[in-house]
Amino acid sequence: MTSFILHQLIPSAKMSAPLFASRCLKLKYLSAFGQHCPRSMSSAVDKREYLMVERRGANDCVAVITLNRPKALNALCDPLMEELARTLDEVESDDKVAAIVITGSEKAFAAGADIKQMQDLKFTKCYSGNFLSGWDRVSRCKRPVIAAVNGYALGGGCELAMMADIIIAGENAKFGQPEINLGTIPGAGGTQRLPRAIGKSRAMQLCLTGDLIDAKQACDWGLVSSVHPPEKLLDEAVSIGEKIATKSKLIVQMCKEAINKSYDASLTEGLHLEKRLFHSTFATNDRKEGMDAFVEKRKPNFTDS
Ligand SMILES: CCCCCCC/C=C/C(=O)SCCNC(=O)CCNC(=O)[C@H](O)C(C)(C)COP(=O)(O)OP(=O)(O)OC[C@H]1O[C@@H](n2cnc3c(N)ncnc32)[C@H](O)[C@@H]1OP(=O)(O)O
Repeated sequence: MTSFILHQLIPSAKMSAPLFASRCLKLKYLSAFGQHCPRSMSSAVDKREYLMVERRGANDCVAVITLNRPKALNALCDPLMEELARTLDEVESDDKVAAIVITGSEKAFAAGADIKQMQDLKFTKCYSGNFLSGWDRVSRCKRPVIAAVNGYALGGGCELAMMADIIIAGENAKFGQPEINLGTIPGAGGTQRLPRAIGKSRAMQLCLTGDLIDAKQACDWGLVSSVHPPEKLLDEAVSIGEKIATKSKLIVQMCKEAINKSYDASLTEGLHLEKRLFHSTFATNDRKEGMDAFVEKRKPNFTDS
């Protein structure tokens, strides 16, 4: 770590003054936010009202969005979710971005929807105002989304993580749908995505008792794909994103679409879509390049076309 910091701070003969200044700024942000220093250097952190955005990984191919409402343990409120949706629009339109990581703090990924915002909400306003519409933006991302969960992922926080394509967890993570304790039920996928992820009996148990499970249990039950020391979690998420970035964006998008279809289609419909998308890969340059590269014993050079 010390040598990393020295290497970043000692200006080499070739380093320009602006580059030296930007490295100092990056290190200031990294230490201010207590982030683990990445293997590959991140771009400057763009601090917004409720979240921070930075580019990480080789060629800035991974956009990292960090929920940043520490006083409320990242409780999800309308302005935070609107900011998240706008940020996703922005990073998705950047061709350099191959994967998106959503994370929170070491204490909380997100402790649920903002209870204080909901406290006095009445049915009429909830129903006629279509409360929560648009909060599902993460599930509509065309790029793969990795949720890197440290700490609490409760209620809407757990649902937000489940909207991602891959969930990885820190050893300190806690998942649950405790809405039942508040006299309500999950409202953004908890009763639908959770049983698909861990099975009906376990989902019923979590939603009906409000009990929390730890990272190991979540991994054993298939809710998360792997568990890591909390301080290494973000690096791990970025490295998954970097690996995805070596593939064709076009084919990754097709693969993601096919897997997501398995959530809401019959087996027959899903298999049909898979076959059609598989056929479609043969209309792309990247399918030809991938197979040519294998036969010629070289790495493929995908052009996302
Ligand atoms: C992506 C789509 C989402 C759609 C959502 C759909 C519907 C979802 C509904 C819900 O999510 S309901 C909420 C479910 N979550 C909970 O019930 C958890 C509530 N929080 C807690 O139980 C505890 O805070 C904790 C997570 C166990 C941590 O306890 P700890 O003692 O360590 O901290 P606290 O002092 O309780 O909290 C610190 C601070 O944060 C505020 N806060 C925590 N959670 C929320 C929340 N969900 N909403 C609003 N505010 C929250 C808490 O009030 C404290 O602030 P102050 O009161 O001290 O100002």
